[in-house]
Amino acid sequence: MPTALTAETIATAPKVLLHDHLDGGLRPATLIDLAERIGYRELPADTPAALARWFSESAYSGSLERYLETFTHTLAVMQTRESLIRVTSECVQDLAADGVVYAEIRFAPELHTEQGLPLDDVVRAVLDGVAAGTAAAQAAGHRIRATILLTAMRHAARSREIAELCIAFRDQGVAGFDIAGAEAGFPPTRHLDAFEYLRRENAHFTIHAGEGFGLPSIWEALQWCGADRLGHGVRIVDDITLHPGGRVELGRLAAYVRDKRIPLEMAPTSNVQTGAATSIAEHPIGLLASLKFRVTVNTDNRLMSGCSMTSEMTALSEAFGYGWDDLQWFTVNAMKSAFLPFDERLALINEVIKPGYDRLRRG
Ligand SMILES: O=c1[nH]cnc2c1ncn2[C@@H]1O[C@H](CO)[C@@H](O)[C@H]1O
Ligand SMILES: [Zn+2]
Repeated sequence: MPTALTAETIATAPKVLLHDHLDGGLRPATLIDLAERIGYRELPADTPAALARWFSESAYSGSLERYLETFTHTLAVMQTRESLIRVTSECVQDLAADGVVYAEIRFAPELHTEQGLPLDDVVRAVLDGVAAGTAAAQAAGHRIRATILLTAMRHAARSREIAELCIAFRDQGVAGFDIAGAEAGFPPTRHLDAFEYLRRENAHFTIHAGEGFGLPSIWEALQWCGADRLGHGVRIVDDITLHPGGRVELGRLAAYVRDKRIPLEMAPTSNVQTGAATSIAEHPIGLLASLKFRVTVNTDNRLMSGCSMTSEMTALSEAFGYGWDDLQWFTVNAMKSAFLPFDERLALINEVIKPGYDRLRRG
């Protein structure tokens, strides 16, 4: 008999996380501790439980812009080398304890320079935090591989500089590039120079698109900028027509996304909070998975969404009746889409992911 799917058993399944923001995943207790140390007095609550509640309630805003306002508090305490190392190390340990075997953790270096830390020192601190967290996880009996993605903010004008930082650190654990922030009014083509540079350097990048804005943003990200993956991409459903009688018709962009196996980094709870989806049960992930788009499951911001990979997968299995085969499919989709060399992806699929789900299917 296969093992029953519960939050406890899903926690033991190997999981892959491609889209997790470092400044969206702090432990509430760490946020309080770091704020006390630096004398930051603006935190909206002073106990970990109350603070966790404040974040998930405030992030439940129906608007990406308001959702993003909550990051002021986490960024305030992430301005020194020590705090960046601690937050990153705890992030890696928390993911490992949740059964994540491979993670790409993203952050925007330009948001961590308020106290004069140079951009490359920000990156070095986070890489040191990854190493410390991986070692601590290993000591606790969890094997995890983690890389980082550097994000440029789409309203700002530092994307070329951040892209160059990616290339400078590409052999030290930086796997790729991303742009994030408010989407409406800030099309990805504003950063074309950065994307063209990365393409010439044979580098990988993903673009937040189709979350706070619709199809034009997805189209630009793919056809002008050449994104390898889409952050969320939820609004691709606007290009899919469901006809009475069950026939499904893909528009040209949706067909392109499916035919080219463009990975969609979806984060169900975050998408509901920002209004990109109406509920988990009605989340486009159900339709897109049934149509065999290259869908992946992600956390986006564990603090703001009060979630983990386990809770997201548990919610999806409850909403859509997913079993181990489906959770393995999401996980293999993510591993295939990782910005990691092909041989390493294959090894994780064959040596870690498939045996893990086989064990759960056998019971
Ligand atoms: O879902 C999202 N959509 C767009 N931008 C985001 C999302 N989550 C976080 N950030 C933005 O990315 C920055 C670097 O991590 C965060 O500070 C936040 O402004
Ligand atoms: Zn995101």
